[in-house]
Amino acid sequence: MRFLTSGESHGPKVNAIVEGFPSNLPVNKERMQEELFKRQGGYGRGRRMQIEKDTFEFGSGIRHGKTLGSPIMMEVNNDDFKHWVNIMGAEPITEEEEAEMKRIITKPRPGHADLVGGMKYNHRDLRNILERSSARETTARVAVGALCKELLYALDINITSRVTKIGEVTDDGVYNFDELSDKSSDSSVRMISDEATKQAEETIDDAKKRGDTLGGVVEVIVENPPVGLGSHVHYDRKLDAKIARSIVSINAFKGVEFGMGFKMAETPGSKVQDEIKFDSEDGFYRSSNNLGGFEGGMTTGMPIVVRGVMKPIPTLYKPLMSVDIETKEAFTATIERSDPCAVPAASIVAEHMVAIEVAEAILDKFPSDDFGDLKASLELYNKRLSEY
Ligand SMILES: Cc1cc2nc3c(=O)[nH]c(=O)nc-3n(C[C@H](O)[C@H](O)[C@H](O)COP(=O)(O)O)c2cc1C
Ligand SMILES: C=C(O[C@@H]1CC(C(=O)O)=C[C@@H](OP(=O)(O)O)[C@H]1O)C(=O)O
Repeated sequence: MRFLTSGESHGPKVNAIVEGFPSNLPVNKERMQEELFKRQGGYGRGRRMQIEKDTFEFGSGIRHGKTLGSPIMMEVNNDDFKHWVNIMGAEPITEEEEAEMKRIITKPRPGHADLVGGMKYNHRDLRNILERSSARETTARVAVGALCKELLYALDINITSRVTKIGEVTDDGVYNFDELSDKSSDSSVRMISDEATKQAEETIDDAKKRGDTLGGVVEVIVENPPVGLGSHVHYDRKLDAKIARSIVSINAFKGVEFGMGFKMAETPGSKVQDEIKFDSEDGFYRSSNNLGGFEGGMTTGMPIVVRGVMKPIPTLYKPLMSVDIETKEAFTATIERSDPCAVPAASIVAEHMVAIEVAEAILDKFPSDDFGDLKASLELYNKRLSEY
């Protein structure tokens, strides 16, 4: 399976095309749509999310609620485009018209792709970079992830996510899969503990008042993954490595950890490795899950537990210093309308990126033309493992 996305933030649409997805998988469009709505929510989002509806449509690859095996196209309209038709239209315009639009950006925003992208692609209007580097693109990724979640549901693999930190507020709520799933439609900060939720909302309000922004940590959990997804035999087949790349590919994500994560540095080996046990009913299992579900780049069958850290949103209403690319004079950076904190929304994106990686690993390992063949093959494989 592979996929591509396209679209500018204030252009007409964002799209995704997924290729290599099996035929005969029933897809629940309403359930997929809910995932896109969840990405729009979360405490700390700015005004743009009140403009967008993020309803998606299939353009190809689905017939009567089932996949055909052909490329699946999904598209979402940018409702904000109607306010940007002149600025973002596809028709050529004259230099005078361009100057009149006054939305040309020459003051790059620190922490964004603006300056380096403008230099690399030789644009003097940095909007030509900003539009594609915007996290609006994550709408299309969530559509792909929602499709992948349909495959995971059909194989009884569950995936969810939560926020564990916003600024200095940490959620110590204990991980419980059912509770997490219940909270997943929560429009607040997506933390478990009510006390932490309240504190996180206050800290976001406070940052907003100060014209500042906040980052945080998100956690994704996959329950019941098949044993042996990914492979130890080559660096680019290790599934933990692919998941790490996918998490860091999300706008503003700067680090990843699995299981006990960075605490492993200060913990002796005897308290890190998960001891191996055997039980005649469940077969082999681990007595703990400090390694977050991976050994040798392969799933152990324990839940996959992965966290990603998001930097604070780079556009500040009290902007930082920058340099105008035309005059070379120091100026405060351009302010584009912006979210003070997008960590809760980003946890949904992270969940969907992990869903994509896990689905892709399943499609790599088992026959993937027809969903029925895939399911039968997975059942046979699980039977073999139960006798190992
Ligand atoms: C869901 C989500 C929403 C975001 N919203 C904003 C925003 O409103 N303003 C902003 O400056 N950055 C926002 N970002 C982050 C920027 O897109 C990102 O920092 C920028 O493109 C530069 O990429 P980098 O931080 O990965 O280097 C958002 C990121 C995500 C995942
Ligand atoms: C549009 C989305 O997020 C946007 C991501 C974003 C950025 O710079 O990444 C900047 C903001 O864009 P705008 O200036 O149009 O409000 C966010 O709203 C979205 O998540 O769908």
